[in-house]
Amino acid sequence: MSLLSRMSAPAAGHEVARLAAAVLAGRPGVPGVPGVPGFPGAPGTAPVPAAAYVPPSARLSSRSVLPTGPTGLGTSALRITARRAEPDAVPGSGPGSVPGSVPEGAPDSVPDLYCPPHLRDDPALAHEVNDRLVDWAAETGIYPGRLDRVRATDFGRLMMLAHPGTDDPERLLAAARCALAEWATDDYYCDDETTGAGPALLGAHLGLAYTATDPSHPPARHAPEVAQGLRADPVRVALRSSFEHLARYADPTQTARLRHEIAVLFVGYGQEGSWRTSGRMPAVWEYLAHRQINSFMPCIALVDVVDGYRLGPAEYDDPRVRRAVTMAATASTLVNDLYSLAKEQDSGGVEFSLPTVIAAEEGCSLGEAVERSAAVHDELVHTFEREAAALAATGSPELRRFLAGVWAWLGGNREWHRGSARYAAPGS
Ligand SMILES: CC(C)=CCC/C(C)=C(\C)COP(=O)(O)OP(=O)(O)O
Repeated sequence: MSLLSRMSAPAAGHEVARLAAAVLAGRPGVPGVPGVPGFPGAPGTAPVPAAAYVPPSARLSSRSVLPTGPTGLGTSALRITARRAEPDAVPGSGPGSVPGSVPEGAPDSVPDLYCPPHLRDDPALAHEVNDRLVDWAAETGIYPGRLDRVRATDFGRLMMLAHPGTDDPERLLAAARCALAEWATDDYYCDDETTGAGPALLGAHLGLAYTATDPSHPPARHAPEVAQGLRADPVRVALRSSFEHLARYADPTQTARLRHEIAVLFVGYGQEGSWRTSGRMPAVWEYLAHRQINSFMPCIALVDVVDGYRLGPAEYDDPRVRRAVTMAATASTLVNDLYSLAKEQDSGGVEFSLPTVIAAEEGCSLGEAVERSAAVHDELVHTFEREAAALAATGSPELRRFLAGVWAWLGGNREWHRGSARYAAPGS
């Protein structure tokens, strides 16, 4: 789809968030969670039931208000609209709410999800990052005339929530630029026909976009054309610029890792384009494979870069680590599917999401498919949690830190989706 507080810092009684924050802040000696926030089940630690660290306050309380009813152009008025969550479960809905915290009318048609809590909420930091990001978007030329929508979407807040390990706005901004450029690639080439999106040109666009991350090295006489081609398209400019800025913090192996994740993301964009062109609804297993590659993995890949350390390639690419982290990435993207469902139903076009694919394959209502999608999400998060705990127990300190960062990223991502204007219920 085209892009067009009450402070929710972890509640004082929120024991695990406190522990995790302590570990992320580098304070040793956290009982029972040696260097691994949120993995109380790690070998050598006392088993703690999951519910102990996904407390009721971290769970949405809106179960059972589901987007049901007819879908398609002109039918949105017939559907049950999203219900606001209980005030005590909705940070930002009370007096003193800040921009970017969960607004009145936020989409609460999403069932309870098994997800860690977000570990901090610093609206001033989010605002700072968001302002700088919008300035950068203006410089690159992406989203002309729509920067107000970019601002309202508040990727600065996403970065602040998802990367609680640093409060350096420039580091958060480095990741934010990458995310916005990746999102713009989707909007411009896949979703928004007004910016030239269309299946016929998708491959051509993505091929050139890739060269913005991995420069083309032509024979000398074509070099000026290549340089001109990079400047000719705002998405290419944004991707190129985001990599240039990131180089301040990422070493070549981390940059190569991101480039790989983006190439994979682009394969996912192409996959979705082919379903659209052919009018084919994918099978559930196929869609899940898709949501692993058309996912937030490029964002998650920057967890160590943002926090100022380096997970070596041998551990990053260890198949066991890859399995755990890609499961987390898929889960985080299913959060997107659930929160963007109302928006995508209103678009009138063909939109793929796990609920729509499950409803088609399993012949159930969309409401039931939402519940089943939430169960899929939860299984992935449980599996990540279990496997990450085992990996953390035997891996390097950097791996422990990285897995903890991924866990924190999941919590920040969910919180951002709850509050972003991009997914707010129509009219809110
Ligand atoms: C930041 C990043 C890696 C984005 C690329 C993938 C992407 C756009 C998503 C995972 C979001 O999915 P979707 O296209 O459904 O986005 P919206 O729901 O329109 O926000």
